[in-house]
Amino acid sequence: MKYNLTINMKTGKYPVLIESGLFSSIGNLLGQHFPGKKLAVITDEHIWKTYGDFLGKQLNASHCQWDVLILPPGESSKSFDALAQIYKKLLSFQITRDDVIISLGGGIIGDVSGFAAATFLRGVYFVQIPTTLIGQVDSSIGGKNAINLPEGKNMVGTFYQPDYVFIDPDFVKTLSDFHMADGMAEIIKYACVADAELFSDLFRMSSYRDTDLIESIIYRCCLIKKQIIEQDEKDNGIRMLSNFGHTFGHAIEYLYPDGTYGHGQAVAMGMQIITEKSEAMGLTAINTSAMLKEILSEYNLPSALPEGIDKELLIQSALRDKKRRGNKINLVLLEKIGIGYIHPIEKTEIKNFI
Ligand SMILES: O=C(O)C(=O)C[C@@H](O)[C@H](O)[C@H](O)COP(=O)(O)O
Ligand SMILES: [Zn+2]
Repeated sequence: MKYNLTINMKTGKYPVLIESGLFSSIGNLLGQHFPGKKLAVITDEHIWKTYGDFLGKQLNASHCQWDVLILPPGESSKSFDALAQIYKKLLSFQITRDDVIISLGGGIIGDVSGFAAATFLRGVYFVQIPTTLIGQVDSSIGGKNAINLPEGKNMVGTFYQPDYVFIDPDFVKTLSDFHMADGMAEIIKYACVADAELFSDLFRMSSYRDTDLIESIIYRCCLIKKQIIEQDEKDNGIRMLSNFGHTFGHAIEYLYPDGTYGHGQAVAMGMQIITEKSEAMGLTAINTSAMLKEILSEYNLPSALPEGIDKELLIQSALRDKKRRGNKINLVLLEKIGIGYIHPIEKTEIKNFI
């Protein structure tokens, strides 16, 4: 199946192409869309090891000049150091505003490359080729980019929309179960806040390794995200819904920097703990947290906080959430499965939600 979407932002529009096998003609696609431009590819060591030779041939076929920067895998690449390496590479390759940065990788590579594309020369063309499920269903669309600070996740970034998003679901065939679950958490998130039917379908799905099925799920998530971000690019209203589970999720990731929990695993815990509390407070329909817990366990995702976690540190870290405004923090809660809403609280009340 082939799905085409157009994301219509106030600042311009861009296509999202979803098609199994798309990557096998990426050279032609890039050559067609960016004739004569320089292509600066940013990727990580794992991706390059698997796809480097193939991509090199494709880029040669694009008849564009190209170069590549290969970063280490993992969160350490969402840093000032990695950014400095990227700028250095872009300078040595003499990238101008007419040229293109291509992100080939998961959310981490997408985030740091997007930040570089937004800031180098105050903005160059940007293409996302997400290779992970989490990148394909969520982070490659919408223009959020970021690097981490020692004090917290995603603390510095911009909103900078890509010019193209090329999604090839075949990439996910080779993902480990851990990375598959990582992406499933964001799919469950979209189902929880916006699509009860998707939530039921996830229950019925027998294998998320079924390529046709995963393709249509990727499309459905991209469609939900399109509808959200077109109304609220800068995350001041409805877009906050796509941050369900992230207030505590980011905090958990921050407290376990060794990568014990991937982003999705941390978001899964974040969704569950906040829903249990909101249900107990009468802010969420009865039985919602049980349904959520069941689906998380179905996809091998954790739902309880890590044993022995320091709750005081967790709260401090959660208060750095970007949904905080002054002394208020906007929590994302579920009215019921399929309907999320924003619930502002005083920052002192956050302890009641863990
Ligand atoms: O695109 C969005 O909006 C999201 O919130 C998607 C999130 O799943 C994603 O993890 C995002 O990068 C988190 O953003 P942040 O604003 O909490 O840093
Ligand atoms: Zn996320």
